[in-house]
Amino acid sequence: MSEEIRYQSGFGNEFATEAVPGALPRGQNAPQKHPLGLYTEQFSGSPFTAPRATNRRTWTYRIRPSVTHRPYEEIPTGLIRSGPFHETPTTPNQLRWDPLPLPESETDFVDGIVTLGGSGDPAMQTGVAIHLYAANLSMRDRFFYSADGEFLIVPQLGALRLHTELGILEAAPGEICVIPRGVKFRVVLLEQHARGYICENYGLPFRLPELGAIGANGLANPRDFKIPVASYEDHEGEFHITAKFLGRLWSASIDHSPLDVVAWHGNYAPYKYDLALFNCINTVSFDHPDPSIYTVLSSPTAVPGTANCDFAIFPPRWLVAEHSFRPPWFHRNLMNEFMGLIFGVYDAKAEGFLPGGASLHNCMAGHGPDAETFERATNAELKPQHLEDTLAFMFETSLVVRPTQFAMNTRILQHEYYECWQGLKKRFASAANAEST
Ligand SMILES: O=C(O)Cc1cc(O)ccc1O
Ligand SMILES: [Fe+2]
Repeated sequence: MSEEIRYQSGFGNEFATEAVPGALPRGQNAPQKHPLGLYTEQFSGSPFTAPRATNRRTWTYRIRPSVTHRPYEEIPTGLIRSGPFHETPTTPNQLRWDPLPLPESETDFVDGIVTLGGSGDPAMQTGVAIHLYAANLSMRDRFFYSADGEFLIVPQLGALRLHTELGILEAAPGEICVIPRGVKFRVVLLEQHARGYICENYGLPFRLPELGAIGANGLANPRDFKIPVASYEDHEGEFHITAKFLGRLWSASIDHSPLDVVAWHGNYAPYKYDLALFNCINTVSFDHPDPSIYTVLSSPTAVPGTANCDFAIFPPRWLVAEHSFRPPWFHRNLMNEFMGLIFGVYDAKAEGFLPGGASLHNCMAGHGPDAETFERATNAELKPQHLEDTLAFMFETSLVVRPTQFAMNTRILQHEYYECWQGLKKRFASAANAEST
């Protein structure tokens, strides 16, 4: 990690930043003539009329306006898929995948994206796509943006440096970053390989969850979110922008870097967050609370309490519950649960759920601890235990995640996943049975 990256702080704040003194107009957004010859462009991430609390827009002051590119032409999408997801019937079975193999040929972040599944439709601005990425090449002359959704990037292997229109951020495994819908960026690998997960959120932008009875503090605290400072590229040459729009990829040539924003102010900007700063709240008496207690970010729908997508994490923590079964309980859920593992071992699965791997338990699919975990946890001595070296996460969505053809046909699909529960034998001994035996 390089030392020189500077950040502003505070989730959803109104930021003001200039890479050159005097580039940010004072007292107004759009002066008749910019003193340094920059173009003024508003960048809206919400309707103009959205309520103040959810209104998102940023004023940019840039070398050229975004419209100065050649026309877009369609290019192949590779293994990227988007809603509506109708490639293959959606199974009610529990699914699990091994980690994505690292690429052998030159593959940048965009070419390295494969879609495991998703829901909804970007044209309806609802649902999500769940992608994996595996890359070994930095993007130099190529820029990317998605008009379909914001990108929540969860690195699992290899730190990334994201050069965006609004500045530079770095994200290593254990951190996340969010690139809002429409923000152009290129990804530089800080290590030889990079691998991770992406939740492309077609719905309302991620925000911090309500805290209810928890109070004013806790879970992910707003000041721990880091937002880049303005940083621009004044580069001319042959560049390409890849746009993701309604599930297709389009490429336009451009004779300059589109990362040419010299100053900006507003509240629509990329951010990063170190998951180690999550203030984990849990039981100090008994029983395993619902996993919503681990929510970092939430993309709501119009229905209260029903998320388009919640991003939850299962970090290192103390387990102290008394007279309780401590791992996640057996469960069937209206919501749909996609999980990934950043490092270590997840406390519901003794084996088979690997760092870089993934699982999907869709609407009403039974899931829970595997037989080995159940056996161990039922007989464990209930002294305080520190769960160490573990970081799993969940994208929990209200719409069924339909796997892609790739997800169902790939060699990394674990066809034997169901076996991990087959050792859960009958233990019931009724009074009558007990007497007759
Ligand atoms: O492991 C899972 O599938 C996710 C999960 C976590 C938890 O703490 C409780 C229930 C649950 O389904
Ligand atoms: Fe669950």
